[in-house]
Amino acid sequence: MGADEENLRAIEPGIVTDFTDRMTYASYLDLDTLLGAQHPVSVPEHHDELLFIIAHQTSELWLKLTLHELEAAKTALAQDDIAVALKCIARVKHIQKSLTEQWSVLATLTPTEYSEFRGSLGNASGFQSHQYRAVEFILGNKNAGMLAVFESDPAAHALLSRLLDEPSLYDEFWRHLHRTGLAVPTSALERDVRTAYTMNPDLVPLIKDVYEHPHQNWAAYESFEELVDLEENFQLWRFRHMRTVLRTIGTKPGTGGSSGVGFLRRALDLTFFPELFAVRTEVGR
Ligand code: HEM
Ligand SMILES: N[C@@H](CC(=O)c1ccccc1NC=O)C(=O)O
Repeated sequence: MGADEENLRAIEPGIVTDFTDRMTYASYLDLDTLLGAQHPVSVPEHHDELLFIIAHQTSELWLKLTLHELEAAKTALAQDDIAVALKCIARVKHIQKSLTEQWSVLATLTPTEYSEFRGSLGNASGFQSHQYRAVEFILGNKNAGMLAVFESDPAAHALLSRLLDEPSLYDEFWRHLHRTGLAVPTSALERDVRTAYTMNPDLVPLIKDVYEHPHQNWAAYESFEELVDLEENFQLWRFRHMRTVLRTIGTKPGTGGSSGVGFLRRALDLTFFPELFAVRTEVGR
């Protein structure tokens, strides 16, 4: 036994040190791949580019889990398993909070620092994040035109094309409520799921009834509030993105070709579940 090993054993005699034929932390997590995946492009390498890369890579990892959970929630709803769907949504809400909080790390990047390596990014932009677009699609903000950005990435294109064709989480939700006996109007059950979801006024009286008599359909009441939380959290992420962009590049156009902050500000007018907000005006009237 070497001196290092003896010292370690003195602290905790059971600590494993021989990893021949044993799974390790690094092998299980494929850390070589993960920690070898940061490739700054600035020349000479800019100190702050690592922050920029890691802020994006961690976001993409959390987006991967978000997609995994939202797809599972959708499947659960299709099987009328509301408990499982709500469990998945609860996890997504925590991921969203973590993603929103994470903006403060990137906000330490000053406009001066970013301008020193921004040019090296070319036309790369978060606009090209297929996982972000997939989350938008699952939540109902469909836009077939977005697929054009992914022509050169067959896997991303296939994922988005499948999600475009499938009902959104909200579509599945109405179908589930219909099967549980709620008088969901046909217009909500037979809409063209490939198009962006838009306000369906026929749904508001039904939702109003649930809000005014929550104990008659507690599952629907709770689910509506969970969806409102999901949208709220999404908007908070969008807002902090827009404000971080404003403090970093002001009103310069984006590398992806958009107007920049103006484009991101307009995204704040989007709503995934319009009727769940419209009902607030009607409740108590
Ligand atoms: C200093 C940091 C950042 C700046 C200056 C910035 C800037 C921008 C700008 C200007 C756009 C508009 C599209 C364009 O023309 O490029 C955009 C879009 C986008 N960015 Fe960022 N961004 C930053 C960080 C991030 C991070 C950390 C993420 C996380 C994944 C992200 C994800 C996105 C997404 C998903 C879009 C598309 C939004 C949509 O289509 O509604 N961005 N960003
Ligand atoms: N659109 C950003 C560039 C940017 O933020 C970015 C560049 C490469 C990879 C991800 C990015 N993040 C979000 O848009 C800009 O205009 O500065």
